Amino acid sequence: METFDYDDIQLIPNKCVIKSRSEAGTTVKFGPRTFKLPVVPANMASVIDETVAIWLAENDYYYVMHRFEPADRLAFVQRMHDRGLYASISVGIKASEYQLIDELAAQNLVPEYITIDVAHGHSEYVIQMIKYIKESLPDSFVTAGNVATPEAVRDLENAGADATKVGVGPGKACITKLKTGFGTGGWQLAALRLCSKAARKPLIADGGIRHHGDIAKSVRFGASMVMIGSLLAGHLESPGQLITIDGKQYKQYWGSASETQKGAYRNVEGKQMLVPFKGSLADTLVEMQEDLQSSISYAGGRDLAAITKVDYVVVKNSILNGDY
Ligand SMILES: NC(=O)C1=CN([C@@H]2O[C@H](COP(=O)(O)OP(=O)(O)OC[C@H]3O[C@@H](n4cnc5c(N)ncnc54)[C@H](OP(=O)(O)O)[C@@H]3O)[C@@H](O)[C@H]2O)C=CC1
Ligand SMILES: Nc1nc2c(ncn2[C@@H]2O[C@H](COP(=O)(O)O)[C@@H](O)[C@H]2O)c(=O)[nH]1
Repeated sequence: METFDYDDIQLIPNKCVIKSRSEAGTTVKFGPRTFKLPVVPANMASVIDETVAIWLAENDYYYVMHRFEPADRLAFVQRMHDRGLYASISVGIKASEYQLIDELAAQNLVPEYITIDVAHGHSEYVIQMIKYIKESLPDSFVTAGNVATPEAVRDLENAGADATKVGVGPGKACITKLKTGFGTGGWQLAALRLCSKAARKPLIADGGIRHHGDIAKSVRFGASMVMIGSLLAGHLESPGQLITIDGKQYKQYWGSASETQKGAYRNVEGKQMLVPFKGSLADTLVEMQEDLQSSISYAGGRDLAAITKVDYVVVKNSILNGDY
């Protein structure tokens, strides 16, 4: 099996057909809606809160609210709908989560998007949850994850998932590889490529994005959407605390399976860290869009589809791998 990660790949340019990068279209249809960018902030409590979710929904970006204020999710859906915005929530697979699905269905509160968010998504219990949601809330678009293999993608799609999220352990705050020996850390892009061979429905590439160019690389290797945590956690609007050390500003970023999030040291597979402070989220998303427009122009096209066709080379160690 050929393994590589984001830093090992360079996409090969084609003849440019547009006069200006501003002509390149970065929109993507994902489920029932079309979004400005194939980028979604991670559904982590250190990346998104309700204020960020509202701003993203109002500005035609995809968002997925985290599941770590479980009792508030039904009211969250209601508040988003009252504002005329789409609702996109996360669920787990424990018994209480079935109760939430029942309550949403009973009140005819149908979130446009539901993401089943479990570390090891290739699981009979995730399959049961997919089936339950599709029966109870058939109009919700269901993403299931996280997975690492084509078999998992097939199983979750066959159970009824509308999209699958790929990435076990490549995240910046992740210690799954160190704690368990498993995952796609260090070969996330190759894992995405393998999964895309099996997928018949959209894939979300989740974790390991360190540069804006990694978004284009994800699209090249089969992602319809790219989930980003650490790179989007350092903003003014990000929930983490702002911290100044030696005159430099940082924001706190913590994993969803960290002791910080869990409030206990049990099944910990994540850590807390600092990420550089970056100013406003809106500015970063505009820069991501401009960079992606440039990627489309290098691909020789006018929209994201052009990127999916480009040739590439594997250049190991072209820049330093890992966290730097
Ligand atoms: N993308 C990634 O690589 C990873 C992401 N995370 C994130 O951390 C958060 C917490 O994740 P998670 O621990 O799944 O959440 P939960 O604590 O909600 O666990 C999900 C359920 O699956 C059971 N389970 C059985 N085996 C596993 C396994 N190997 N890994 C996880 N659960 C298992 C758990 O039981 P029990 O707890 O009794 O085992 C629990 O009932 C999520 O938001 C997840 O996305 C965490 C690790 C990796
Ligand atoms: N192994 C763990 N993975 C985690 C944890 N919390 C979140 N995540 C995953 O990371 C990505 C974000 O990755 P990044 O490289 O962009 O920072 C996120 O979407 C989850 O899938 C965790 O505690 N442990």
